[in-house]
Amino acid sequence: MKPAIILSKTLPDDLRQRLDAHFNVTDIDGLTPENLDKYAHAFQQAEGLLKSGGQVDATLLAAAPRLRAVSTISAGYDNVDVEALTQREIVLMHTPTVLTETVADIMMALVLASARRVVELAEFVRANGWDGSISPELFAIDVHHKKMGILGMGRIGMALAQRAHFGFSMDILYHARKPHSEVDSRYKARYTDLETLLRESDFVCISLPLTEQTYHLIGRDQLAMMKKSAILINAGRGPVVDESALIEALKQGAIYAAGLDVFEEEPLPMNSALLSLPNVVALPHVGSATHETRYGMARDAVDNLIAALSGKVEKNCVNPQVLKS
Ligand SMILES: NC(=O)c1ccc[n+]([C@@H]2O[C@H](COP(=O)([O-])OP(=O)(O)OC[C@H]3O[C@@H](n4cnc5c(N)ncnc54)[C@H](O)[C@@H]3O)[C@@H](O)[C@H]2O)c1
Ligand SMILES: O=C(O)[C@H](O)CO
Repeated sequence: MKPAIILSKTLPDDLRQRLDAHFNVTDIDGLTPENLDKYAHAFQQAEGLLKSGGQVDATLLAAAPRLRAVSTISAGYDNVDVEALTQREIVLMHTPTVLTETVADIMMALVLASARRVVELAEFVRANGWDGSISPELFAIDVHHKKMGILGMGRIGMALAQRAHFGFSMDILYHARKPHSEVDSRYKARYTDLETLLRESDFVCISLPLTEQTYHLIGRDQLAMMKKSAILINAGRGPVVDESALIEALKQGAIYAAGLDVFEEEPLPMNSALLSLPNVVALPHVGSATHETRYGMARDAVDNLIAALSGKVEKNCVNPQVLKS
């Protein structure tokens, strides 16, 4: 008999067929408390879960006593209780590599859009403001040959360094848990402590995961260390930055601008002060949202679940210690 799984995401037809060939699939429209009740029998039976958003926590795990693998269509897994999964010897799979270049592209887009005021100036043209030569109040700041500080020198951080160093002749500083000698030599990058990175960088770019250690890593004190002309870019996770402190810093001109793909609350509430600040470029968490990459993520997540439930995991596993035990 095919193993039972829960699917909480609509997949492209060919991937759905691949999943059906391996599993008995129950579709649900999200990991909500209501669906835990409504599909209680399916959760009781499920050996696998394929999901994108939604929490995988103690409540869900209690409802799914036969669960052996969770496959998330994402690189980040801050909404999954990894420790609880590991204790239950449930494998957690994710989709990091396929999206790396695409997320680095959106970070570079945010760097350019916020420094060159792309959104603000496009709105100015649309509003019929362009009636002569552009005055200096509308001038922007350069990106090329500036200093980029990257927080979190992992897959995405490195792909961003590649773009910034080779494409824009930027100096690269980075802060991570440890120096990476290959990064230092390839991008002529310099490993620094957090404070040095904040004080020296023209662009502070966050590609960190959300963990207990990174929660509000950038708050009022850290924003105060940044140059007045500096720009903050965040495509890691919203809560890495204390959003109220960021709003204050932007309002007071303590930093020049921010380019954000992620927020403390998503979707970003329409009454957020961020939306009334001209020096903010806000995107709806679209770092990986291209047709090619979203397809690749779904494909990898399907393959990851098949591998995990057949005991053939070779990559993309968050808690490989479960495989060894
Ligand atoms: N905006 C988006 O759409 C989008 C898409 C994909 C990933 N992400 C986010 O980007 C994150 C990074 O993805 P990745 O593939 O580069 O992951 P990664 O694991 O390759 O890199 C993360 C880096 O952060 C460093 N790090 C972790 N904790 C740290 C700390 N306390 N201090 C300093 N450095 C620390 C790690 O050492 C690692 O080098 C994901 O976890 C996810 O939250 C966002
Ligand atoms: O982590 C990721 O892959 C993106 O942020 C989507 O959740």
